Amino acid sequence: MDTPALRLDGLTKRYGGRPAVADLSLEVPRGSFYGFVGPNGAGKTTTLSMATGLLRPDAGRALVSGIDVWQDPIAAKRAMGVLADGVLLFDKLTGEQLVTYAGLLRGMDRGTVAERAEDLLRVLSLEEDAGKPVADYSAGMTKKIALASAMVHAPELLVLDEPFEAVDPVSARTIRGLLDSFVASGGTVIVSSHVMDLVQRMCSHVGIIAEGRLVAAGTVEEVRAGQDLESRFVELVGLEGGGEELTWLRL
Ligand SMILES: Nc1ncnc2c1ncn2[C@@H]1O[C@H](COP(=O)(O)OP(=O)(O)OP(=O)(O)O)[C@@H](O)[C@H]1O
Repeated sequence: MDTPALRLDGLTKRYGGRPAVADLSLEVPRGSFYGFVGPNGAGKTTTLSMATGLLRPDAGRALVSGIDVWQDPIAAKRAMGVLADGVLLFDKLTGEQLVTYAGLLRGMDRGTVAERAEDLLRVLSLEEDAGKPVADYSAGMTKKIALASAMVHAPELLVLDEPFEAVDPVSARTIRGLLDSFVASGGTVIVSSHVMDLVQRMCSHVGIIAEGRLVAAGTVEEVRAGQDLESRFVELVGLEGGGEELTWLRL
């Protein structure tokens, strides 16, 4: 029971000699709702891609429930559902076909997949668009159908890169409700986000990354240390360029 849902050990990735992620180690406790935050270009997507078997690290390991993602990818991927950032979907499929495909790919039987696809499309308010090609979906609808595809096999760990981006407030609330009850039932969720207020309200734990390195991690209470999370974030990552004014933009 003490095995973390996700453990990252010295993960490193360089692009053209420049480290995007440098020797990053992190533990995500089982049953936590973990926020992964950092400024633009800090290395969040690179880290989550390495953690979920989408991008091979130059060094380090990622373990999902103790299973090495790069040594035993099939077992590790069985245990997780992933909403990746910027990964192309098979968008000639309809929404319903895409979720069905994701379930069948996970080895689920057709009957169960059909029931769950119907439930997910209904809960995420995509029922009316279930028969439309995903290529014709809006950005928020695309995000929701990708989320449905990540959840259909009921994994023990959900890794969601920016799940609320482009999603309307009603759908965002629905998604939060789904994730809250998933965590309450023993599941683990990792979300990357730029919205500190949301992370503070929604997450039990938070990790802050800046320039490819982890600068703080722990429970939200520990990390924010009596301040609000946004102020603490700015304090930890700095406010480069934050105060500068563009005089030519004045009217
Ligand atoms: N395929 C790539 N080739 C070269 N450099 C890359 C590549 N992918 C990412 N990088 C670089 O790695 C660094 C980390 O990028 P990453 O996308 O992981 O950041 P992020 O924290 O997810 O940013 P954002 O909040 O803007 O989504 C950036 O400097 C980026 O330019």
